[in-house]
Amino acid sequence: MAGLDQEAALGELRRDIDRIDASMHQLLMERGRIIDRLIAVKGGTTSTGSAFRPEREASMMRILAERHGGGLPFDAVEGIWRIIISTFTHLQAPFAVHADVSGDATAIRDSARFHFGFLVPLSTHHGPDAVIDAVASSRGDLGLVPISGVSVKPWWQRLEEENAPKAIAHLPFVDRPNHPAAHPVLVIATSFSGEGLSSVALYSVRGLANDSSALAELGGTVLSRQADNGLVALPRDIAPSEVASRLGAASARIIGSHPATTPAGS
Ligand SMILES: C=C(O[C@@H]1C=C(C(=O)O)C=C[C@H]1O)C(=O)O
Repeated sequence: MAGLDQEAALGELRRDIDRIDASMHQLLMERGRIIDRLIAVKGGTTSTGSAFRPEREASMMRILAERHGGGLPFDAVEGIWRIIISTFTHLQAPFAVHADVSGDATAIRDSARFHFGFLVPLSTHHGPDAVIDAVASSRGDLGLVPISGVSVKPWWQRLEEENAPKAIAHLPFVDRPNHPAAHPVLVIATSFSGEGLSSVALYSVRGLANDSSALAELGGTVLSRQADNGLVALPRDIAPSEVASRLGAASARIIGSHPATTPAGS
């Protein structure tokens, strides 16, 4: 394209971009004006903890993934929405994120920043115990503990106690190959009010058999294991009182739950 024509075409495209940017900014500010009303409606629940609602967020991320098309990478779209949603959650009730960096520190930092952005303060800790302590002594903070297939310590047993923090979400919310923050992470929180058990129930199992056929029959998976102690995911509709006997295990206690991480329809 010749010089002047190119200048004109570029000018037009840039005006388009400026117009779109202005509307996106207006819409974000309009979204921001909803916060005060959200705080008023949630009332008591935000005063006891964070405004983070994993089921709602997981469903928003699924809808986003299903609606998405075209050449814009979904990784970028998801990242933008994670910042929007985390910012709104933080504006409703300030909270911090505590991450266990004793394993792959870079990966867990990437996960924390991808899912919660830079507005939410991030503290790093050495090991799951320190993260659980930080969450337990906070008001609505979230803990991030990476899930590794084999664990040196059965750290999840700390969550068995009635008043201990519980696992409430799994990151990434919607799994897919090559996710930019693919490191599997459990989100731990205290005083989580409200939505009941999410679709994947998490159990601390003691005396877990090596043979995994009983677990497979129930549609469960071992997220992490240390000797015969397991952190086990099972569908929510299995009666918790039956889990230990159906697995032939010594005990099975609920230590939280998380929304399904598969896209709808899959
Ligand atoms: C707005 C809410 O609070 C938080 C912020 C959300 C958002 O900004 O979209 C979504 C879920 C919550 O974690 C809500 O509960 O709907």
